[in-house]
Amino acid sequence: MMMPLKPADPTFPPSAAATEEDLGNSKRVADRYLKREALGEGTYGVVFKAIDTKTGQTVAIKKIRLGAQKEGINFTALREIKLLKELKDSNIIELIDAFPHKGNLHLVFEFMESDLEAVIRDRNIVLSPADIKSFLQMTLKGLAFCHKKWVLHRDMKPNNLLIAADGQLKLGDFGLARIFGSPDRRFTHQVFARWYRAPELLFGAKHYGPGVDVWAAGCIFAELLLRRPFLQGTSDIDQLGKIFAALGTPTPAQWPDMVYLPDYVEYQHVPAPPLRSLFPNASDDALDLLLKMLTYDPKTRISAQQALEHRYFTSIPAPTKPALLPRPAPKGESLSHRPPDLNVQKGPIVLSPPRKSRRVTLQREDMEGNVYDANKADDHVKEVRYTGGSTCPSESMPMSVDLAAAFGSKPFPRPTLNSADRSHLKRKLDLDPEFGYTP
Ligand SMILES: Nc1ncnc2c1ncn2[C@@H]1O[C@H](COP(=O)(O)OP(=O)(O)OP(=O)(O)O)[C@@H](O)[C@H]1O
Repeated sequence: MMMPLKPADPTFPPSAAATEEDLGNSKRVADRYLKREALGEGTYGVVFKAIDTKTGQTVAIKKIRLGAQKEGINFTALREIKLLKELKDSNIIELIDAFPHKGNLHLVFEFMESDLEAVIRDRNIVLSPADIKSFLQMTLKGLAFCHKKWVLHRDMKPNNLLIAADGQLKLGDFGLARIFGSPDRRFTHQVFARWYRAPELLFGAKHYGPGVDVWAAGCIFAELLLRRPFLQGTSDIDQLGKIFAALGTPTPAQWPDMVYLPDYVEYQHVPAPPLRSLFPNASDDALDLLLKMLTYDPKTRISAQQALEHRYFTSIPAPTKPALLPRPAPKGESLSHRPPDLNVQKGPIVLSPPRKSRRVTLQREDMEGNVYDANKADDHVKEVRYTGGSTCPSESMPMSVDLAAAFGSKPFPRPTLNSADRSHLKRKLDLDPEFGYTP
C-alpha cells in the first residue's frame, strides 16, 4: 500500500560527519544506520528512513521479518540478494547493504524522493509527450539492463518506479518477487498489481520470461498516456476480460501456445477496437510501440532493448531531461494513493461451465461511457456478470483512505524465513565482509 512520504526534512541529508547527537534520538541499527521515521509499509514489510553513518547518505531500509514460518525463503535467496547487490545501473535502485538484525532481514536501498504513481496521480502535473517518453525510456533502460543479466522484476507497477532527487527514474524491488515469493494477490496490498500482469501469467504460465516485465511496462506506458490505470481487472478472469476488450481476444494464430497454458479459458472472440479510440492523443509512434509491448504472444512481444530502439524514441519530441521532469507535490499533499475509480471498463461476462471449457464474453465502454456487450452472449448459457463496481470504492472516496481498512481485510502474512534459513543466513551474512555487514 502506498503511504505518503514525509515532506522534505531540512536536516537531511546530513554531512558525512554527522554524529548521533546531531540527529537527535535516532536509534542505531546494526551500528551503522541511524533510524528515522517510517516511510510506509509494502508487501514485504515496513520501510523506514535512516542515515548511513558510514557515508552520511540518507537511505531507505526495508525490514523483512524472519519469523519461524513455514513459507520461508530458501537458501538460494542469499545468492540472489548478493546478485541484486551487484545490479548497478542508473535506472535501478541500488541495494546498498543487507543484514539481519533482531530477527529481521534488512535491505538497505538508496533513498528516493518520490515515485511514478505519485506523478501520475498528481493532478497539478501536466505530462507532456516528451515527459512521458522520458519516463518510459528510463523504465525500459532499467529493464533492459536487468534482462541482459537474466534478472526479471515480476512485480512492475508505477509505485515500484521510484524517482530520485535528480529526476532519474529507478526500478525498485527488482528480483524481490523471486527471492521472497510472488506476493499473494488475494490481499488488498496487491490488488493493483494485477493490472500489470501479462496474459501468460493470468493463464497460469509456470515458465515465463522478461516479456512479463515488458507487458507491465506497456501497461504503465498506457497509464502515463491516460493518467489512469489502463486495465483495471477485479479478478484474474476480469483482468483477462479487460485486456481482451481493449486489445481483442487473441486467436490461436496470434498466440499459438495460449491453448496449452494451465489456466487457459476460452473467451468468446471480440475484435480489437482501434487503439486510437482508446488513446486519442497519442502519436502514431507511441501507439505502434504500445501495441508491440502489449503483444499477446510473449515470443513475439518486443523486448525492452528492442523497445528502446523503436523510432518512438528518436522521433520528435526528444525525451525530457530527467532534471527537467515535473515533480509531484510533497507526498503528504499529493494524490499518491490509487484513485478509487476501478470501474473504468466494465468486466467480462463469464459463461458457465466455470472450468477450462468456460467461455467469457466481454463488455465494453465506448468513449461516451455507454456500456455494451462486445459480443452477444449465447441465449442458452447462464450469465454470471463480473463487475468492478460491486467491490470497489466509490469515486467519492478520499484519496488517502487505506483500502485494506476500507475492505476490512486482515493484515496479510509477510514472507518469512524459517529458522534453519535464518541461522544459515545470519551466519553467512555475518561472516561475509563482501556482503557489507560486519557485526
Ligand atoms: N528507496 C526508497 N526511498 C524512499 N521511500 C521508499 C523507498 N522504497 C520504498 N519507499 C517507501 O516505503 C513505502 C513502502 O514501500 P514498499 O516498496 O515496501 O511497498 P509499496 O511499493 O508501497 O507497495 P508494494 O509492496 O505493494 O509494492 C512506500 O511509501 C514507498 O514510497
